[in-house]
Amino acid sequence: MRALLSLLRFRPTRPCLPGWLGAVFVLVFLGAGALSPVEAREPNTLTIGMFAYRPVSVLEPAWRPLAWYLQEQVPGVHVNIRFLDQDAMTRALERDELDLVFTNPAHYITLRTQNQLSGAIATLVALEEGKAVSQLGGVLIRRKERTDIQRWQDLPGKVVAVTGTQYLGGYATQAKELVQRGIALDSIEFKRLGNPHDKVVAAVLEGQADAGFIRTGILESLHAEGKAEVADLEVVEPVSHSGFPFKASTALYPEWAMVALPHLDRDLSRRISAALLALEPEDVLSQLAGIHGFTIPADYQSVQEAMMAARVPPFDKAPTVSIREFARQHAAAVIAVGSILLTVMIASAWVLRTNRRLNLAQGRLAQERQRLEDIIEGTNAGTWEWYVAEDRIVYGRRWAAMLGYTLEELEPVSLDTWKTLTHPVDQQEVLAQLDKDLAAGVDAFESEFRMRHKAGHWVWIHNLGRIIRRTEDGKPLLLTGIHLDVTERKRNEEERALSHSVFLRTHTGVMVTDESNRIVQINPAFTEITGYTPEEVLGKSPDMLASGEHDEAFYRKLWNDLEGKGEWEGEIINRHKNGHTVPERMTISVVRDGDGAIQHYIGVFTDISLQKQLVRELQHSAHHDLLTGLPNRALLYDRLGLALAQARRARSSVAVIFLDLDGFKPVNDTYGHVVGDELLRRLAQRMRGVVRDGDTLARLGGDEFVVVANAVADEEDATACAERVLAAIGEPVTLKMAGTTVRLSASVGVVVCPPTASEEDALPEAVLGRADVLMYEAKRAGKARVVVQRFVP
Ligand SMILES: Nc1nc2c(ncn2[C@@H]2O[C@H](COP(=O)(O)OP(=O)(O)OP(=O)(O)O)[C@@H](O)[C@H]2O)c(=O)[nH]1
Repeated sequence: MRALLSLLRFRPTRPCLPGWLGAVFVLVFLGAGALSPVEAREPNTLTIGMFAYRPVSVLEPAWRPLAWYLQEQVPGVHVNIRFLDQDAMTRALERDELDLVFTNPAHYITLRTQNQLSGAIATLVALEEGKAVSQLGGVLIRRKERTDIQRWQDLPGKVVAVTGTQYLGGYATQAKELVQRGIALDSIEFKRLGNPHDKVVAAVLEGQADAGFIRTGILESLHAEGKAEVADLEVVEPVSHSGFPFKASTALYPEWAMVALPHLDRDLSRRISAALLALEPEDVLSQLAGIHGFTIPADYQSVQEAMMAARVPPFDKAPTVSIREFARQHAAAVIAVGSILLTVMIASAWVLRTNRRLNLAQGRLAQERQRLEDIIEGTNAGTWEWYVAEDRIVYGRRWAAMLGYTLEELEPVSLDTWKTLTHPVDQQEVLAQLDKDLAAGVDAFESEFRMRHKAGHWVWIHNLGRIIRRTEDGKPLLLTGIHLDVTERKRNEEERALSHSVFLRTHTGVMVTDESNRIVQINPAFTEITGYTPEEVLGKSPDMLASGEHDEAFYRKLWNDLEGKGEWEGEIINRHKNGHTVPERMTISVVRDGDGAIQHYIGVFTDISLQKQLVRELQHSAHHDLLTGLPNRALLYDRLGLALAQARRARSSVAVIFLDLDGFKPVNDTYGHVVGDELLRRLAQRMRGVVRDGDTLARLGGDEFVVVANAVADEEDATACAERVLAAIGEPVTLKMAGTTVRLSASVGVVVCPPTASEEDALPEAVLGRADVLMYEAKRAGKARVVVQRFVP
């Protein structure tokens, strides 16, 4: 039941929907604005500075939930997010106001050269045209008919449209390709058009530029938007990247980086990294931000190299390039006036600087590698590397520890180690899926399977793999990946599924209401018991089920119990949709959040109509004769006692008419007991017909009956009543089962008890005893008669 209740506490939008969702909507609908521009770093507050690539009003609803999500994942820390343009970000870093920076790769490298930033802790996996993309590159476009531009080498002397030279996908990536080919950047006339990239596409289409640099994915996105004119464009020098869904003319570079500032506590940074990696594409947060999620941090060194090659600020004063260019542009003068000394000096300076940069870059690389290892350790991931050509596998220590082993215990390791430990059914599925993935040329793959722990139990593993190197013809050479122990999550999922199935299948009705007592969830049993479908009740108050059978005091007690004890239990009569009432046994519980505020009320109830019916039947059979349905001896005593007491108060008389059938035994003997039963039933019916409504006709047992007649005037009145009964008995009875007609009589003793009788004489036993004696007198006197005795006190 605990599991059921915990299930109910969450709406089924998504299992375990984070608590911040409500806040998202509140914020979006209230239109909350951006935070104040300057915020000092508070203790226990973690501030993420996100590069504001779009207006804050657009970024706020999409990305603010990231802060709430991280806050939920890292309890005890208040997580804040600030949307900052480049200048504001620089200022915030100078003032030490940020703990994390989330920005595009070029901006990250720029900030890194200006500030003490550490390595990235996660890389964004974007969602473009419905595809997961963790890389970006550059595209060189021209109009189809411009066949004079076939290669990068054709660009010198041409006009090339660009958004701006500070962009990675829009400039640096292409510039690097040019520099690599020895093409001087100033041999090309760059036309800076500003954002968005559509302007570059339009300029090329309209012939205002000979070619254009745009980011990967732009062409496909314009095509998807129905811009048919992009078909007039050609991608120059297309490069195919396995698994990358867009056209590119350059190498690929990693997506946005989440970067930790050096002061950030290592453990905290690991927990944030783990939380980001745990994001799923179908999480509400991912959907709001329009992303696929995050992946382990990429190597951003390639971005820096591209920026340096392209002389993008802050690398626009790179001596390597400027000296070369200087030499090229002023070759004649240099040769004329250059001395060997000068050349040696320049060369030495260049070597020194390059070395310094190299050392710096290597230091950063080592730092990033260390950070990556920390992250892997922090996420409790076990690593593996598979060198396909050598058929060699390297497992990390944590990989083995996850299964209760040391690496030494598993030596020598191979793919067979994995096979031996993996559940045979899962193993087949995983290998089949891997074959499919490899055939499809994907770069990343994931799977889940069970592995046998040293202690004997199964451990659920989530495997994330990536192809790191391929042969020239595209065959995988090196695959690496991580194993995560997701046993707990699997168990929770199973428990949740089980609870949900119980919720659906139980015959107990369940109704969940929100804090203002509006119904938010019901189960099928609810519909079965009340007749109402979810569409008819959701959003309404449970009052709609009220039958009107309970008074105000009943509901007051119910609400008092809920407020005081947090629970009410009892029987309640509700009204079915069809109109009839349904008695229910119900328990209502209050569910509160951590601060004690009411979140939900949960009503669990069963239909007790059948039990109630059974109780009624049992009560009836305890007081009635099974054969005739008449009151039995016990009820007769009750009724007679009541009648005598009332008569005494009302100063009236009660008559007791005691009857015993004459000659009943021969009917039994001749036609059998079943026929005798039929006769008793028929005579009982007849007698009932002649007895007044307020009077009682009871069967004492056998063929003995008693009539209690209230408010009789005198003995004559009582005798008349007895005669009526006698006459009813005396009518012929056709017994269907015997196929015969019989005619019986009865001997009757009548006692009239006046209000003046003593208490003792007016006891039911005394009055009945006297009537019994008179009935015997009637028998002795020849049967078929009434003997009345005046009551003498
Ligand atoms: N069919 C049937 N017979 C019953 C039932 N209870 C008692 N009897 C029979 O009713 C008969 C009553 O006995 P008596 O009152 O002595 O029989 P009788 O023939 O009416 O005798 P008198 O009263 O002297 O005329 C007995 O044979 C019982 O076995 C019953 O529930 N059903």
